[in-house]
Amino acid sequence: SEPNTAPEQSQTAEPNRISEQHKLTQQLAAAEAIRSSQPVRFSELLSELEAERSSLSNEQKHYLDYLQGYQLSFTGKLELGLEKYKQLIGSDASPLLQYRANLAIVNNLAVTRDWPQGLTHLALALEALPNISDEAMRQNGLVVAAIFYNQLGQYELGLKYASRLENTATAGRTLCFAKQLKLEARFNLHSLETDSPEIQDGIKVCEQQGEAVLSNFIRIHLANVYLKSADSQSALILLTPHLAEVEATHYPRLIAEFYSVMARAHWALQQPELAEHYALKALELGKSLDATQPIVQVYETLYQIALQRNDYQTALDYHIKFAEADKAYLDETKTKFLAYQLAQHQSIEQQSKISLLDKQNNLLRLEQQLASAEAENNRLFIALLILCVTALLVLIYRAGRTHKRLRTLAEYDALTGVYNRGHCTQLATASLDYCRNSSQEISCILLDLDNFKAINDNYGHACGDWVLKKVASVCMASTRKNDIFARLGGEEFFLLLPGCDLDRAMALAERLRAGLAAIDTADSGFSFAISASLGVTGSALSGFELEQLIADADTGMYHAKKSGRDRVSLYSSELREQEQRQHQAAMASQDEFSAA
Ligand SMILES: Nc1nc2c(ncn2[C@@H]2O[C@H](COP(=O)(O)OP(=O)(O)OP(=O)(O)O)[C@@H](O)[C@H]2O)c(=O)[nH]1
Repeated sequence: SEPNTAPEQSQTAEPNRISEQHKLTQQLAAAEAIRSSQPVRFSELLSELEAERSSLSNEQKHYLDYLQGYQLSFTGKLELGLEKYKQLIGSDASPLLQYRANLAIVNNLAVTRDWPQGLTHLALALEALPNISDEAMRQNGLVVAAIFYNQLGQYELGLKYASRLENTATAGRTLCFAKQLKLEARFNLHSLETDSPEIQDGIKVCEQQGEAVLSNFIRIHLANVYLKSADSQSALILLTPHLAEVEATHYPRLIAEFYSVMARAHWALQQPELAEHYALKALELGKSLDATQPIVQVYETLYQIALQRNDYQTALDYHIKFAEADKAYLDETKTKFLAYQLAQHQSIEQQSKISLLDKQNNLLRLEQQLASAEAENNRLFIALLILCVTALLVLIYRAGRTHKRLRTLAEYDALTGVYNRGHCTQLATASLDYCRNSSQEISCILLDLDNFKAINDNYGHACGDWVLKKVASVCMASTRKNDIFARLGGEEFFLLLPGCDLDRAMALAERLRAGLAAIDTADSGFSFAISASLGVTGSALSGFELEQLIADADTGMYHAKKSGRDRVSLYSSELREQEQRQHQAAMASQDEFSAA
C-alpha cells in the first residue's frame, strides 16, 4: 500500500527467495544421499520437507514426490510407491526426474514380477537415455536395464547393457556391478569356461570394492561351470573358503544359492551327509524365495539322497516338491518369455504403425510436391501462353502496320499525301457509277501548275516539292467529304466532285486558282509567284466515263494555258474542235516542213 517501500521490499525479497529455494534443493539432495543408508533420518527429512511443501518450487515438489515414492517402495508399500512414481510420468516434471521415475518403477515391478509393465517403463527410460547428460544417472539406467533383462531371462540384452555399463563405468562399485551382470548373462548364455579370465577379474574388482555379495555371486557362476564340467572338487575348493563371508552378508538369495551349489558338489563327490546338510540349509533360507533354479536343484538333490537310502516315502515327498518347484520355475520362465515376446510384438506393431505413418507422410509429401510441380507447370504454361499471345499480337500489330504502310504506299502519293493516280481511278470509277445510277451530276477539275519547271530550275527541286505539298494542302482544304482529290503525276492534280454541277465546279475552280495565287512562298526560303491553269468539265458535258472527263478537263486546262495561264476554262465541244483543228494544222505544217 505504500509505494515508496514496495520496490525496496521486492529487491530484498528476491535474493531471500532464491537462497530459500537453494536451501530446499540442498535438503532434498541430502535426503536422497542417505535414503538407503539411514532410512530413519531419511524419513524424518521427508516429513520436514512435506511440511514445507507450499514453499517448494514445482520441480522441487516433483523431486519430493519421487523421494516419497522411494520411501514407500523401500518400506514395502510397493503399490503406493508405484502410484507416486507414475504421477511423475507425463507430468511437467523435468525429463531427468521422469527418467528416474521410470527406472524406479522398473525396479519395483521386477520385485512384483510384473514383467509386461516393467518392459513398458524400461522402454520409456531407455528412450530417454540418449538425452540424459548426467553420467551417474545414465549409468544407473544401464544397471537397471541389465538387471531387469537378466531377471527376465533375456541374457543377450542383459549382456549388451552390462557391457555398455562396463565401458562407461566411472566408479569402481559400478564397474563391479557391470562385471557381475555380464558374467551372470554369459553364464546363462553358456559362454563361460572355468578358465575365462573375466571371472577372476570380476571377483577381484568386486573384492576391491568390498562387494562380498557380488564377488560371491560370481563364484557361484564359476562353481556351476565346474559342476557342469564334472569338476565338483574345484567347485568346493572355490566356495568353501568363502562360506563364512557369504553367511555374514545375511543376503538370503546369495546364501541359499551358495548352499545349493555346495550340496550338489558334495552329492557329486558321493558325500550324501554333507550334501544333505547344505541342501536342508538352502531349503530353510529358500522357503522365502520363489521358485528358482537353486531351490529346484536342492529338492532334486534331496530326492536323490533319500532314494539312495531306500527311504522311498521321503524320496517321493521330495520328488513331489521337486516336480512342483520345477513346474513353478518353468511356468515363471514361460511367463517371462511370453511377456518379452508380447512386448516385442507390440514394439514391432508400433514400428509398423510408425512406418505406415511414415509412408503415408511420404505419400502426402509426394502429393504436395506433385501438386506444386503441377502448379509450377501451369504457371509456366500460362506464362508461355501469355508470351505466345503477346508475340502473336505483336506480329498481328506489325503485319497490320506493314499492311497499312503498303496500302498507304499503294493508295497515296508519297510526296503530297493525297490519292495517287491508281487509287483515284478506282474511287472515281465507283463514284461515277453511283452518280450515273442515281442520276446525279458530277463535275471535275484538272489543275496544272504554271511554269513549274522554272521553279525547279530557279529554286531547286526541294523547293519544287515544297510547292507541290503546299498546293495539295490548299486544294484539300477546299474539298468536301465525298470529293476525290488526287495527284495524277508531276505538277498535275485532279478533283472529282460528285453531286456538283458545272457552275459550282467553276466557282470552286476559281476559288482554287485564287487560293494558289495567294500562297506565300516565304516559308520555302524564296519569294516567287505560284499560279495554275484549271480545266473544268462535268457529266452534263462529257458523260460519266472517267477517261473522257479527264480528257475534256485537259482540253479546258490546255485552253487556259494557251489563253495566258493563271485562269479557269470550262470545256466545250468548240474548244475540242478548235484543239483538233490546231492539232491538224500543226501536223500539216510538220509534214510540209518534212517534205521541204
Ligand atoms: N520538284 C518536283 N518537280 C517535278 C515533280 N514531278 C514533275 N516535276 C517537274 O515538273 C516540271 C513540269 O514541266 P513542264 O511539263 O514543262 O510544265 P511547266 O514548266 O509547268 O510549264 P506549263 O505547264 O506549260 O506551264 C518538269 O520539270 C518536271 O521535272 C516532282 O515530284 N517534284
